[in-house]
Amino acid sequence: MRVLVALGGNALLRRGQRPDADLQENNLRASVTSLARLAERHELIITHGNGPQVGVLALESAQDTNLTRPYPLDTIVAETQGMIGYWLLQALQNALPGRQVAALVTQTLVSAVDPAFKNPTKFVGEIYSQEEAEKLAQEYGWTVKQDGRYWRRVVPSPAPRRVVETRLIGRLVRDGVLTVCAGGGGIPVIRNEKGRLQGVEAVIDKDLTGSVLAEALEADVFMMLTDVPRVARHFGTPEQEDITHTTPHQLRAERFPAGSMGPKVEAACRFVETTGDMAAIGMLDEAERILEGRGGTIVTPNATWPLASTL
Ligand SMILES: Nc1ncnc2c1ncn2[C@@H]1O[C@H](COP(=O)(O)OP(=O)(O)O)[C@@H](O)[C@H]1O
Ligand SMILES: NC(=O)OP(=O)(O)O
Repeated sequence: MRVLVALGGNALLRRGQRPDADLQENNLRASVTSLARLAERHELIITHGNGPQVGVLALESAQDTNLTRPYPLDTIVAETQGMIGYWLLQALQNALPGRQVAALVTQTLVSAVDPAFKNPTKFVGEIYSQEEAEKLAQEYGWTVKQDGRYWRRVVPSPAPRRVVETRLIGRLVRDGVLTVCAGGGGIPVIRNEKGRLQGVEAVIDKDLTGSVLAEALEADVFMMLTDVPRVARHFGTPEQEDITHTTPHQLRAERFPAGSMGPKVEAACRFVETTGDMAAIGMLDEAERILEGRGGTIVTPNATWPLASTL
């Protein structure tokens, strides 16, 4: 089977951890164990988040007095693809000796007139108190918003249309290369009036890009791995109820928070609605169980749809 996995931020940084390189590398080493087992039996494409890391590097650049102006966000997304791609590459190569692994820097096309450019919603970087966040916003021209109990920087997050390097990725996958790509949703680019690719300041949602890429690569399964075992109804309340198997129709009748489970549910629904194949959301270390339909929240076109593992 061909499986596209979108790796959640928790694989790199647990909540509250400082974004030190050695800590993230250690976390990843543990996280790739389950991915390596999947890669032994399936064609695997891996994408990953970059929200915390993109914010850290953007702040670093904003504070660099040698620069005339801070690095733009598209360049910083590229930096995170290199950094996280390198960590994943090495961890996967060590877990799968002899296997060809590639980590690609890739771009994702968005619309230059996407309304998201006027309404930043994507949380990046570290968490702050309201006072700290407002001070930083004034100093660096950021937009900041409340994220639960804390405050964070927000940046525009336009909808992904296509991963520019889709054909190349497909070729690598067909050649048996375990491919890491579209990290952080991909480097956001538009086609300008001359038809040329040009970077834009944004951070794309990695789950939405994962869905677009999984469809384009004709993946059998699109799996989003995070730090909760299942999507839940009435999340965080005494009435919380895990969803094991559902359909886009049922999911679209519920509401999920914009900054976290909302984009995952939307990405799952789009993939299933467009392809008629299976999407899933669940825990990183349960990847194999999820693929067998024994873990996570499985999303299929209807309730009696055969699970991917039985196809
Ligand atoms: N209805 C829900 N069911 C499960 N988790 C939810 C729900 N609503 C919000 N969440 C939160 O979504 C988080 C996963 O989203 P996010 O932090 O964006 O994931 P990642 O960074 O791993 O991609 C979970 O840790 C959980 O706290
Ligand atoms: N780009 C992106 O969606 O990153 P996170 O998943 O880390 O927020």
